[in-house]
Amino acid sequence: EFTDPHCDGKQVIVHLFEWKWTDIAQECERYLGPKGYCGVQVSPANEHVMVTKEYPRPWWERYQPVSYKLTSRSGNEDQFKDMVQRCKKVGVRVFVDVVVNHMAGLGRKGQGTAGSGFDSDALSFPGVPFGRDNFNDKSKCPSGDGMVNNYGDPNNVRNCYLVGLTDLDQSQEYVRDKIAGFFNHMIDIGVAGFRVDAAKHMWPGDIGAIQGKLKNVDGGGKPFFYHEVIDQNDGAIKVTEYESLGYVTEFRYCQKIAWGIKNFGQLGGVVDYGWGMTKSSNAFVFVDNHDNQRGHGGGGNLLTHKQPRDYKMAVAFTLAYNYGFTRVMSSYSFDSTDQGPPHNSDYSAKDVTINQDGSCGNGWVCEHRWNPIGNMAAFRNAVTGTDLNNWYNQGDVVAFGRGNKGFFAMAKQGHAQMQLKSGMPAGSYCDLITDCKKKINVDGNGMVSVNIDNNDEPIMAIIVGGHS
Ligand SMILES: O=C(/C=C/c1ccc(O)c(O)c1)N[C@@H](Cc1ccc(O)cc1)C(=O)NCCCOc1c(-c2ccc(O)c(O)c2)oc2cc(O)cc(O)c2c1=O
Ligand SMILES: [Ca+2]
Repeated sequence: EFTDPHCDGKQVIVHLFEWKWTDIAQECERYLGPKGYCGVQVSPANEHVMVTKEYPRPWWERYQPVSYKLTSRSGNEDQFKDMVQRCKKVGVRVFVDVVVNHMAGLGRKGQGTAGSGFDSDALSFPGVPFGRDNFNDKSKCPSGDGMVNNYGDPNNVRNCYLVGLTDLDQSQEYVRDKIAGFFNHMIDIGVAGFRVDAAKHMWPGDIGAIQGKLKNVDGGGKPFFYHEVIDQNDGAIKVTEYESLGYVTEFRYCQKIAWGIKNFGQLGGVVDYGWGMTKSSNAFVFVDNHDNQRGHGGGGNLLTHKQPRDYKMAVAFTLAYNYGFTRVMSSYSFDSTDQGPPHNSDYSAKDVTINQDGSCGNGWVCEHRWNPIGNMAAFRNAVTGTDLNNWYNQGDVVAFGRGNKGFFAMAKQGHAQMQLKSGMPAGSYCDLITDCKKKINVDGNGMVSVNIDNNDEPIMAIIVGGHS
């Protein structure tokens, strides 16, 4: 259970990182619905601190809760409700990033984005309310200073303060009830599931106990869960500990796919997920995320929107391949890794503007709208449940089929004209990557006339039902 995203078999979630609710509602209606995206991951919707000390309103302020009131930098509860309903109406579900391992960091006090007072050093969060006895006290934390400082010790990782963030004690019924109440409030609004932030720092049993208190989502069934567990074979915490609780983030894939795109010849072996990654039915897969695209999480050698040509190949390949449940990142431009979203004078996020060519303005990158990414959601939907076949990987060309439903190819040197074996029925097919500007022929023997000639997007994808 907890692995059904409630989006009628669609296969791709997009993370509209730091977008405000009014913009997300519009994007559901004008792009995500029509393109066949399953859902949208939204930034934490609850009340959070407003950081000005170290940096003016950094993105990471949203990961320091003050209460579970639904007023944040992205908007208020009415705007949140409107977004959830409008997205659902066009078949796009909302998945909320929930920060329930901790509250705000030590040394902070004042008011949160909903106006609730708080004082972290006093462990006082009256907006929930949480008080001193709802947090892990030092007796439960094996480190001297109360902070997480040993990833080799599960007690240290779970019961101590992560980088000074006040660590909640989810073993208490009271704390579990408050967190479950927060989740049930959003389920009542129409939310379909949750991304559990910093799940690695919580005991799986506590998360499971909270899940046991949750309502079914409308339409029936348990909410969809995916847990953020950064496991790069570098500590005591393993993704497998969380597998009964839903999907788990597979961060090793980020490194593997980046390496594979750089070493095209080995791409097959690299993503052969026998290589120490978790099983496909449990893996939540992405090329980059909001944190590691900023160089955190131990991965310098990653691909992001800042390397557009390789990134398009990495994401298109990931959506075509048969591993995991996939998420696409959508970013804003940044120079400093602390920098928050493009903002107005009151630090509210700037409107997302859409240019004539479908790209975004105002500092929003909208890589989820790039054809090799946005048009591949339909590919992944069409080939669901099919096996990989006719694998071809020579001369910097990678190609493969998916059952008799789809065929994918990419050419690192920017062009390829060749006949390749596929499982597709004969016909003339739209190339999804060029928005059907190119037609691809398959003959009676299933031979595909591969034709790639766009150096910036050296990719080709066709699906049954995608006929010209
Ligand atoms: O860089 C950041 C924020 C990173 C971050 C935020 C949300 C995430 O979901 C995430 O994965 C990372 N934060 C900056 C600034 C900062 C913020 C708070 C603080 O008390 C100290 C500094 C930073 O430099 N953080 C230290 C390195 C990143 O250490 C953090 C991790 C983290 C990183 C790697 C791990 O293997 C791991 O187990 C945990 O998770 C967070 C989760 C949060 O909910 C809030 C956080 O502040 C953090 C967080 O600081
Ligand atoms: Ca904890």
